Amino acid sequence: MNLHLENLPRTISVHWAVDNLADAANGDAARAGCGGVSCGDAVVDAGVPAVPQVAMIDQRALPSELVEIRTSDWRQVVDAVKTLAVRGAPAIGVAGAAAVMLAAYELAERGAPAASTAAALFAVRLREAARVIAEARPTAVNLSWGVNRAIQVAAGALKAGKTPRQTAEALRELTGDLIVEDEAINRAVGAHGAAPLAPIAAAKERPLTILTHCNAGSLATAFYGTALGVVYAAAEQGLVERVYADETRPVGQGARLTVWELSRAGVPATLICDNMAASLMAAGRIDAVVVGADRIAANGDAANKIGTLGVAVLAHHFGVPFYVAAPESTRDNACATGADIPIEERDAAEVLAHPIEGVEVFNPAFDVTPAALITAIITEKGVWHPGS
Ligand SMILES: CSC[C@H]1O[C@H](OP(=O)(O)O)[C@H](O)[C@@H]1O
Repeated sequence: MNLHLENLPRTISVHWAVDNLADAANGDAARAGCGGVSCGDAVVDAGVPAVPQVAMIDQRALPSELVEIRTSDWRQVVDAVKTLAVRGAPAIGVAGAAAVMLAAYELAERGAPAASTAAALFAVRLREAARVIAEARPTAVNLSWGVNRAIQVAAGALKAGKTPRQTAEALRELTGDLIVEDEAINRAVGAHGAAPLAPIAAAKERPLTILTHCNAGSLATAFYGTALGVVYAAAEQGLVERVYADETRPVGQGARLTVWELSRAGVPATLICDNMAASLMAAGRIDAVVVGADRIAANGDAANKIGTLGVAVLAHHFGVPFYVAAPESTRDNACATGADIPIEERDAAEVLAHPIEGVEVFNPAFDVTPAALITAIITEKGVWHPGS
């Protein structure tokens, strides 16, 4: 199978606004931004410091339109996370750090009444913004992880005597590093995840059919993906025949994002309704399930998109191996078990576009799969068997 991962867009990147101004001036608007490389300290014109822009694929427009949101306003990044313009645990982790970066640039320009208190006031205001950013979505621990990474870098910079502007620069460097780091982690997750699939394919003497739920692909991360990262790594080893993608109601990440991503990557995909997985497994047409995760408790219980628990129960019943693929940053040992994981409830309109008088809607965005139903959890460090 020839993969074409070059056809997949970068989910999130950082650009200098000056690029756009300069490029617009000379007509070279196509120049790439700083997706992970230091851009130095750019200045738009006489003494006016540039501020970076965060570019995010607007996943609400997919699959019909591939469009970006570009902003220097951290509040717009928070809104993009809340509205699922950018979504997926690792992707919102990077977005969280990027939002703190933009807040730092804004606060650095705001200054303070007295130079002596500037750094202290900057630090207080930055923590206030960071709290708002971290509260954008409650379940994926990666969001607070990304925000905390940024706050730690900011605290270190200020403690070293850096100015607010220099601290903002350090956060831009961090954001670019997190983008590069996330892709490397995902490729390691993919490599570790392909390993347990190889003996299954050998025993069947053919490549495998893999069921996925939601989208834990490149679009859910900075690039490459976690569950689909396992698919891509396995496909490059000739271990994948086809991916069956659950449409994943109510938001349709499978129908809108996963099959779009797989088609661009060159992986054969079949879209199914969520209620079709059981009959496919009963017919022996699913060889393995691979899903992502938003938060993994200390005992291995894993929170993921609503519906994942049902797929895990079916897989257990039909003897289909069930794998969770996620970066180590998704593990939260502060949650002893899945019962401790906060589950986001989203707007009723995602389920019922036109309200019906007297009818209530329950719309939890995630559920928790107990470790006992998980064959193995795959991270960049290797394969973990929590239920055994
Ligand atoms: C590798 S992404 C992990 C996880 O995030 C998705 O949720 P959402 O689309 O609401 O951000 C989904 O649960 C993925 O499996």
